Amino acid sequence: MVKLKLGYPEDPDYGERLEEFEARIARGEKIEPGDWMPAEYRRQLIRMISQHAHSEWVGMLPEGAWITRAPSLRRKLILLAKVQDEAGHGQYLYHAAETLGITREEMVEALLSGKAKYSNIFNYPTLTWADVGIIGWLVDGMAIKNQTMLAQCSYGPYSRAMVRICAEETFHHKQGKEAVLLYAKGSKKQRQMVQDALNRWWWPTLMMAGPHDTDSPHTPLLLRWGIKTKTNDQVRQEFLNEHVPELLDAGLTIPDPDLRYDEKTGNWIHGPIPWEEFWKVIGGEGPMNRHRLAARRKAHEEGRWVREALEAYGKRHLAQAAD
Ligand SMILES: CC(C)(COP(=O)(O)OP(=O)(O)OC[C@H]1O[C@@H](n2cnc3c(N)ncnc32)[C@H](O)[C@@H]1OP(=O)(O)O)[C@@H](O)C(=O)NCCC(=O)NCCSC(=O)Cc1ccccc1
Repeated sequence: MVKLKLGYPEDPDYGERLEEFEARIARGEKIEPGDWMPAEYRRQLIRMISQHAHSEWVGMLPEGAWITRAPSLRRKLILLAKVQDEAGHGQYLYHAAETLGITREEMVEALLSGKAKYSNIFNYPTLTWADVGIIGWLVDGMAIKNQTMLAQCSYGPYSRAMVRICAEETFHHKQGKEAVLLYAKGSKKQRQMVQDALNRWWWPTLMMAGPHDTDSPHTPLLLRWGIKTKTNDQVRQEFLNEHVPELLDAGLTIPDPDLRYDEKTGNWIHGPIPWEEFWKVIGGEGPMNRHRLAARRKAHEEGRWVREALEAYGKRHLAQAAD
C-alpha cells in the first residue's frame, strides 16, 4: 500500500535511529513528516488517522439526515454548521495522513470498498430529532475526550489538527447539551423523546472509546510512541465522570442498572458493556453499515465531475504558467 523509504528494521543503523527517535518522544518533541520514523510508527498513524478521517465523513450522515427536518431556523443553521465542520475535520485529517506517504485516493478507496474501519457509532440510525441533541452532547463529548488526548500526540500534523478540531467540537458539544437540557425540562413528549435517544445511544457511545485496555492490541505500542497519551479505559472514565452527574442532574435515567459511584476513587463505574454488539458493528454488521457505505459511494460518484473539472483546471493552469 504505502512505499516506506525509511524505518526498515534491516537498515544497519536501525537500532541507533530508533533510540534517538524514542529519546525525542521522551523529550516531548514532535515528529514531523520528513523526520526518520520506524515503519510501524508510520503504519499505525496511517491506520488511525485515516480511520479518524473516514469517521468524520461517515459521521456527517446520521445528523445530515435531519437538516431538512430541523424544528426551527436556528437549529437548522447550527446543524448545517456542525455537519460542515465535520467535512472540514475529514479534510484536515486526510491531509495529515497524506504527509505519511499515502494518497487520498488510496484512503477513499479503502473506505468505499469496505476495507477500512470507521467509528462504530455512525452505524446506528437517527430516529428522532432528539438524537441530534444526544449525538452533540454525548458522541461529541466522547470524541473531545479522545481528541484532547490525541492533541498531545507525538506526530506534529495530527496533534495540530486535533487542536483545531477540538475547538470546533467544543461548540458541537455545547449545542447538543443545550438542546438536551431544554428537552429534558420540556413537555412530556419531549422528555420521552430525549430519554429514548439516550437509551439507544448510551452503550454505543461508551464503546466509541474502544475495547477495554486488556482487549486493545494496539494500545501498548501507541502509548510507547506517544501516539496515544491515554488508554481507552482512561478516556472512557473521563467521559463518565463528566457526563454521568450532568445527565442525572437533567433528570434523565442512564440505562445501566449497575452504574455506581465509587467514593474511594471518585469514579463512576459502569456495568458490563455489550461488546458482542461492538465487534459485530465494526465488522460491518451494524444496523446502518450498508446504508452508510452506499451513501458515501453515491456521494463519491456524484462528485466525480467536480474532481475531474478541478484536475482539468489544474492542468490548464500549470500549462499556462509554464508558457
Ligand atoms: C481509541 C481508538 C478509536 C481505538 O484504539 P486503537 O488502539 O487504535 O485500537 P484498539 O487496539 O483499541 O482496538 C482494536 C481494533 O478495534 C478497532 N476499534 C477500536 N475502537 C473502535 C471504534 N470505536 N470504532 C471502530 N473500530 C474501533 C481498532 O481500529 C482496531 O481495529 P484494526 O486493528 O484497526 O482493524 C483509536 O484508534 C483512536 O483514538 N482513533 C482516532 C480517533 C477516532 O478515530 N475517532 C473517531 C470518532 S470522530 C467523531 O466522533 C467526531 C464526530 C462526532 C459527531 C459527529 C460526527 C463526527
